[in-house]
Amino acid sequence: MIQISHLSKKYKNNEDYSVMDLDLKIDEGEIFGLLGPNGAGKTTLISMLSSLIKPTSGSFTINGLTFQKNANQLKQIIGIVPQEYALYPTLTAYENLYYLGSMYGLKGKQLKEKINFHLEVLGLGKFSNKKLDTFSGGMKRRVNLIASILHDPKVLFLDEPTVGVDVQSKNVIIENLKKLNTQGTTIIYTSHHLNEAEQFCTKVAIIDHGRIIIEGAPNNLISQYPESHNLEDVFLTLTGKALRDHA
Ligand SMILES: Nc1ncnc2c1ncn2[C@@H]1O[C@H](COP(=O)(O)OP(=O)(O)OP(=O)(O)O)[C@@H](O)[C@H]1O
Repeated sequence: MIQISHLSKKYKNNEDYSVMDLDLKIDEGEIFGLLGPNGAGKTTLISMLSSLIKPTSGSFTINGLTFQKNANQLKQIIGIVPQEYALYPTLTAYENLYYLGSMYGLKGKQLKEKINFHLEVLGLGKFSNKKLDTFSGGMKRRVNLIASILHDPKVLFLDEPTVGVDVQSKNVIIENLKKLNTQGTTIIYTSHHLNEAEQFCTKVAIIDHGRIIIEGAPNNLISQYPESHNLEDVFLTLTGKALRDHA
């Protein structure tokens, strides 16, 4: 489904490559986790795949399509949940979703029903007519998620969808992503929650310094390192315990 070949990104104001000559294949139906320390290149990679930024070199296809040749087709089959909220604080949840859904050509009764369905499923039904600036972080994350799935994408890219939310919101988000996956959506997400990734992902790739250092099913990775009991142990073994602070 996704085939990445020699993909690199170097930002103009940065001396180093943020993603470096990266090759990766993600099959249809996977829940694929991109994991790595701060600054590893996860957001840069997922931002290139969802066409928010342009690669410096290399290429990738999604369902055999490229953004250079098939941008409109690709936009219809992918959904993007960025780290930042793409929502209007002074509009209600419903108004936000109606506006964002209409950008995908959805309208009328079909759009209204989809919005109400997803708001209900994600526990926001009774807040439909409340303005976004009254919402908690967890509620905004759920609206952000709905905005990205109204057009039933085949592939969903999520950049840290559960960061900064309480356990209840996290649980609702993960359960809904699992449901979308069983209905046929391939999911690619970045996370720092290794426990969550171990439970949730069918495959993960651990990235550091812009390169993939290991990939595979969480249980396979854990069994490759006899001293590791979980994905966090594998992660620390491979990426080390040094802090990754930059100023
Ligand atoms: N717009 C930018 N301009 C210059 N350098 C950038 C830019 N965005 C990211 N970088 C650099 O690219 C590298 C990778 O950053 P990226 O945000 O992709 O990492 P990440 O793995 O998502 O980190 P985090 O877990 O902290 O979100 C870092 O060194 C970062 O400083």
